Amino acid sequence: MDLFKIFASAAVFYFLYVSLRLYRNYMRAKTTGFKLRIFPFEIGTPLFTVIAGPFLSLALRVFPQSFARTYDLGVYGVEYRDRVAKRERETPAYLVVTPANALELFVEDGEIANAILARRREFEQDNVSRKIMNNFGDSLAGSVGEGWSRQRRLIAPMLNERIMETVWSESQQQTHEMMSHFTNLENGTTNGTVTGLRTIAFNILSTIGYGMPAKWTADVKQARKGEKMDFMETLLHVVDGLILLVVFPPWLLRQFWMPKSLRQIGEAYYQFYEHSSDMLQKERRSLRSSGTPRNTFLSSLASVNDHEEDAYEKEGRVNKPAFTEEQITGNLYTFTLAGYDTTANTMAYAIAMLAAYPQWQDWIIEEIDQIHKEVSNPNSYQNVLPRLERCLAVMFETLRMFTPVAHIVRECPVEKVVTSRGKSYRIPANTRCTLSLDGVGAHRDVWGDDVFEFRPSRWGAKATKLTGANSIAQVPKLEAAGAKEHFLPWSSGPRACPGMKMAQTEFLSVIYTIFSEFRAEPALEAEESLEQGLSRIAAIVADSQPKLTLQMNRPNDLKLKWVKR
Ligand code: HEM
Repeated sequence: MDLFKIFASAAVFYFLYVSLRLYRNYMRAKTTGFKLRIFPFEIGTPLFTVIAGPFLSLALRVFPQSFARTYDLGVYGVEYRDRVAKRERETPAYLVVTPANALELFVEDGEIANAILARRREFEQDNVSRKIMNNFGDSLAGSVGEGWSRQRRLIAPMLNERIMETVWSESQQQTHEMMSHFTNLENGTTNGTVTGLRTIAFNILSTIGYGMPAKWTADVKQARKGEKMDFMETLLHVVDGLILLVVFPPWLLRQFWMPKSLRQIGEAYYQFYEHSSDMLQKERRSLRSSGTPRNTFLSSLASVNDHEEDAYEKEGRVNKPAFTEEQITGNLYTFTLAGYDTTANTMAYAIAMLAAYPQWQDWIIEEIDQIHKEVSNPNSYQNVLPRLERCLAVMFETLRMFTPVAHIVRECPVEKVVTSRGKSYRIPANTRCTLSLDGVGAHRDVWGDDVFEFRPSRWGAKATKLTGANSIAQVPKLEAAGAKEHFLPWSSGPRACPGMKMAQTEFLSVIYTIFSEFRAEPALEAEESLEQGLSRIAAIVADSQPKLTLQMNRPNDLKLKWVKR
């Protein structure tokens, strides 16, 4: 048989194989009630993104629209591309039939997303996310089942009201240091605002997590470059190199012939273990001698006992420590991973949008000035934070438009039924459900015709109160009815983000501190008008892309002039 015949037979065989699988999956999907899309390749995988990603813009031009849209859907980061294209959201969800074993359900509808998120046991976190989160050991963010319930019960209280005063005051301190650096630069002009905010977010985690406060520096990475990596430096490298560490074994990354940046990540991986083990031993020694835990995440993890390990209690023995060393390391890592980019980028997007649309600076400055007039101690967490209603509305509007975690994935191993707008839908067994946290915030019928515009006042300011310890801040009243369930940047249900209040406190402290004294303006280029400068900033913000979280592609082009008010 010549080569051509071999190839032709292989192609026919493959075609038949794919057709049969598509047919079988189509039969599974056709009575579900969802809109269907058929696609001849498995989508949404890292492999698809790597192979199909570079041809995306070509595919969007040459393929028929519905095929091109499904292709687009399979390449990582579709949410933000959709937003830039201002595309209509599809309700409630659509099911993609491919030759793969699992069906792919893409949910952009709040009602279905909430229904899935509420049923944690039936829709568990997917395997890939678990692998990423458990890179350094079993952790809250990467566990499922009873293991998750136990970790959640013990860990969520560690991020409650007890730490908020420190988050508030440390964020204020860091912001003062950052602003004094910016305003000492020529004309108060800097392209380092995004990096500066990253330093703040990292340093807050350093204080709250490990009790290691650090001075603000223009670039958190530069400042920590020493001969030998310290703990926080290893942490920075492993958090930034997260995907590489999942794809390549760390021993490979640290080989001498690897590029320096990869070597550093590989090296940091091993040193992170050593440092975290050392720190834990120290913490345990200090706990034994003082008897009282410090107000840090590490100390809480090291000292917490599991009172439900009843065998210990009944036998009158000392309570069993709740976490193994591996679990403590795993949780220290995910605590930083989950709280760093998310909060830093939310602050960066908010400030960029305030600079691009200065009318919203006027709006929050009015609120801030009022607080300064009325509150006797304008630095007090207790007195100031609950009054920052407009500033919180800015945060919510930023999260609605620049949702850091664009989607999360849940697996449905056994057939389930969900409802939306009074209609039932069947989710077949073995379906991967991709819940677009970004998409639910972008429905015209919920948010109105200006859904793609930055308008913080849509969050009716009066209702924006933080309530109770770590409870979901009441979602501010919306002009559009029923919008509460269409705002899920922190997810919802039992697995909703336990760091939400910490992120809000940090964000509000930073914004309040900055705009109490300064305004942000575009640093104009030669012959550029103010209008052009404002549009340039808006364009820099629009040039964004989800990496692990949503990020600006050109953060250093965001040149701002900080002006004393
Ligand atoms: C604006 C900032 C933040 C956003 C938008 C955000 C968003 C999210 C989202 C979407 C999830 C996934 C929930 C799910 O799978 O259903 C999550 C989980 C988590 N977040 Fe956040 N987060 C933020 C800040 C923080 C902070 C500051 C911390 C703590 C330092 C934190 C700690 C966690 C943890 C530990 C989990 C895992 C919870 C679990 O699996 O039970 N987050 N976050």
